[in-house]
Amino acid sequence: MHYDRCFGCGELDGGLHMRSTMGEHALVHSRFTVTEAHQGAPGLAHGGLLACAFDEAIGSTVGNVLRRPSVTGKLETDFVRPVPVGSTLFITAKVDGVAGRKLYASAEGRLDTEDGPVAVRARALFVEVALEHFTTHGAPDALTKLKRAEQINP
Ligand SMILES: CCCCCCCCCCCCCCCC(=O)SCCNC(=O)CCNC(=O)[C@H](O)C(C)(C)COP(=O)(O)OP(=O)(O)OC[C@H]1O[C@@H](n2cnc3c(N)ncnc32)[C@H](O)[C@@H]1OP(=O)(O)O
Repeated sequence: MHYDRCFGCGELDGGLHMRSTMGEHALVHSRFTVTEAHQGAPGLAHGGLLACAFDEAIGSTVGNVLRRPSVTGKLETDFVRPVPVGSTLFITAKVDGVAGRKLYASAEGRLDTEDGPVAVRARALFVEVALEHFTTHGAPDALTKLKRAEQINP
């Protein structure tokens, strides 16, 4: 968790409640369980929330592997299979490359097991920013709040 009020990884009702763990070869593994709060069509996950799950999973990968503060500049998703309510996406993400401030990463999500069928793929460009990005454009005490989350979940 990088912030307890983050829609992706925080504790908010209806949020995605995602957690990420570092695996071998700098792969980062995340899970997203689809609940009734995440529906688009009846019984099926909303594509925008799936994109959010990948933003979180890839952002966590870029942040934890590279340890450089960054924000999503571009996120592209391929929705390959429907994702039903009650299913869990097993997401594996990796950093693909770095070009100056541009940080490239990608992920794929498999249905219900680590070797299940691929349901969603995503690629993203994160752009490295100064820490002032968060205090200037967001909350003045943003860094304190982010640091608090790091202490809960070092
Ligand atoms: C520290 C330790 C961490 C510890 C561990 C923490 C874990 C932490 C987990 C976080 C997990 C959260 C996951 C959710 C993350 C969000 O949701 S972030 C929120 C959504 N994103 C935003 O709000 C970003 C809004 N956009 C902006 O602020 C600005 O447009 C940006 C992205 C900072 C870029 O602006 P800028 O700084 O003026 O830079 P700029 O010169 O425009 O662009 C730099 C380069 O990127 C390229 N670029 C920028 N945007 C694009 C684009 N859309 N397409 C293509 N190229 C682009 C430019 O062309 C340029 O390329 P070069 O000319 O250098 O070749």
